[in-house]
Amino acid sequence: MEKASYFLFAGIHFDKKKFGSDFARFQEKKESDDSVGDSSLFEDRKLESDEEEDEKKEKVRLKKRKRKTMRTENVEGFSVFKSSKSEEPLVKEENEQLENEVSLEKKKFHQQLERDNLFRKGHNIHVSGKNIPSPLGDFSELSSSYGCKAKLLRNLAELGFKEPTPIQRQAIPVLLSGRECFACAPTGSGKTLAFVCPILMKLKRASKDSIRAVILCPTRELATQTTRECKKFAEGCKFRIKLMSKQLVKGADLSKFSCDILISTPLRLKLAIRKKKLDLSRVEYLVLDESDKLFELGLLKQIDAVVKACSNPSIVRSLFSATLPDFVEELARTIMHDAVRVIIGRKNTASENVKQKLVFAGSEEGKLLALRQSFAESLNPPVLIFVQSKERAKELHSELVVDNIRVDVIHSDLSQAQRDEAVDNFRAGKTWVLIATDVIARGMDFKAVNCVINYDFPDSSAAYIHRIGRCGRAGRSGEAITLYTEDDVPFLRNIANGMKTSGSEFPSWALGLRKKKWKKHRPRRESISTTPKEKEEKGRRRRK
Ligand SMILES: Nc1ncnc2c1ncn2[C@@H]1O[C@H](COP(=O)(O)OP(=O)(O)OP(=O)(O)O)[C@@H](O)[C@H]1O
Repeated sequence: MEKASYFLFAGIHFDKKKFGSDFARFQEKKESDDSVGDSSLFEDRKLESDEEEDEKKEKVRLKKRKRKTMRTENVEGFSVFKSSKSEEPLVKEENEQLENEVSLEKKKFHQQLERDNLFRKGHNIHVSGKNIPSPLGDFSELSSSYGCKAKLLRNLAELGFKEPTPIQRQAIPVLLSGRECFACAPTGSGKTLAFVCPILMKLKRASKDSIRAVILCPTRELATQTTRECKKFAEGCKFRIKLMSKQLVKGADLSKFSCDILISTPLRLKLAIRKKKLDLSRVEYLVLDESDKLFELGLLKQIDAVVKACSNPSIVRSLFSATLPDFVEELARTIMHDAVRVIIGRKNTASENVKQKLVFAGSEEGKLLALRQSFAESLNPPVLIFVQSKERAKELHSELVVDNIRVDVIHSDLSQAQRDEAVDNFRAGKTWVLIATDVIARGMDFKAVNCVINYDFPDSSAAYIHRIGRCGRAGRSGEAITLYTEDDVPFLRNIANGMKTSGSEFPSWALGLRKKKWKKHRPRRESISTTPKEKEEKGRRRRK
């Protein structure tokens, strides 16, 4: 953790003298930030309203004092002739009127707070932070309260978005108010629109001056998907929305490159900054999608480079994910100012739309048998199967391809074009079963996936939540089956716990297992291949 925050601040030198006023402001923020994490919304609001109340009382006091002074000043020399009796009731009346106004305002404020809290409760929205904007009742408020262009609203309607999802209800007004935000909401609950919509609204119109917004995604597939979604939301608005592609990075000097929204993986963007002088100093919005993945050790240096390059002091940063571990929250607090925390439902739990099942398969042979049997009984495509490595993905693919199933495979050994083709075919329904490594476990939106099979047990509880979240999206229902062997038993407890909290039937005995710290669980497994030759070859290579 220490190390992580160090990375994110490396190279930043703060001239306290030069930026004295900013520094003072930051210190104030820091003090108030401390209260943010612990206090509930109610307490925060109460504090605010108390402060406001004090302020109002002070105003009344000042007015009274001013009036008194004025009276004494004016009266000099004349006071003896003036009747203080006629003045007093008038002043008293004025004071009472003023106090009434203040208490009415206070009452209205508290009523609005109560309404917001009730509304949030009804939508399972939990917030913390100061002065949090009211959640959206419906999309039309984007235009009545925030001046959203009719075209954007029409695009949402055309996409069939009738009502905002809970994360959209709260995160959109937070970002529209210029506040930084870290948000955790279940898989498939519309986080993409929650961060794209405020950007499109705040940027107002297309510009050719600079790069104005950056969205970082952990994989190429997700970056491509997000670019496509952004373009759909912005249809007809002339915004220049670009994906940082390989060709772009290979190109010449990028110092003059500009667009309204740039979507990229961290590595590509870091290369573009370092080698091609891409200028991010005027970026106004930075989104870290799947933020917990981006903050993993392998990507942290790249994220650090991007965060540093986005040096605009008024930048608004936001973090989104379906899983938000404590270390990411801590890290977020060190880089964000006055951020609002938005959690939908319970943090780090799987989508309630997915019916989860755990199946003991005994051995690797048992797994293949169970899979074949279930496909023979009923195959309800599209089905996604996750395995733990690209080798195992290839092995399982060569087993199923002979079973007369329309099956394809995606892993990091394939070229980008092959990977894109695999995703497109699966989306188009040409492929019924897609075997995958975790390369598409996060963020990918395959709308109609009915079933996710964890052929190999996931390597962490976050991986489990994201994998099974490829089904049960946008309110649809889905099913997730996780096969396990003896090797996986020590890790069952976490999953059973998750099943319990998200309302699925779970093996209660698994809750009694000893707590096990879940570091990347990728046991060495027997080969999937049933072809003796391949199996032997594999065994020989392993022994070497
Ligand atoms: N307000 C809405 N009404 C109906 N459908 C919506 C709405 N918002 C988003 N969707 C749809 O819901 C699906 C899931 O959205 P999205 O991919 O943004 O989810 P997500 O929360 O980012 O999921 P993940 O955590 O897996 O990345 C998409 O198909 C999207 O088009």
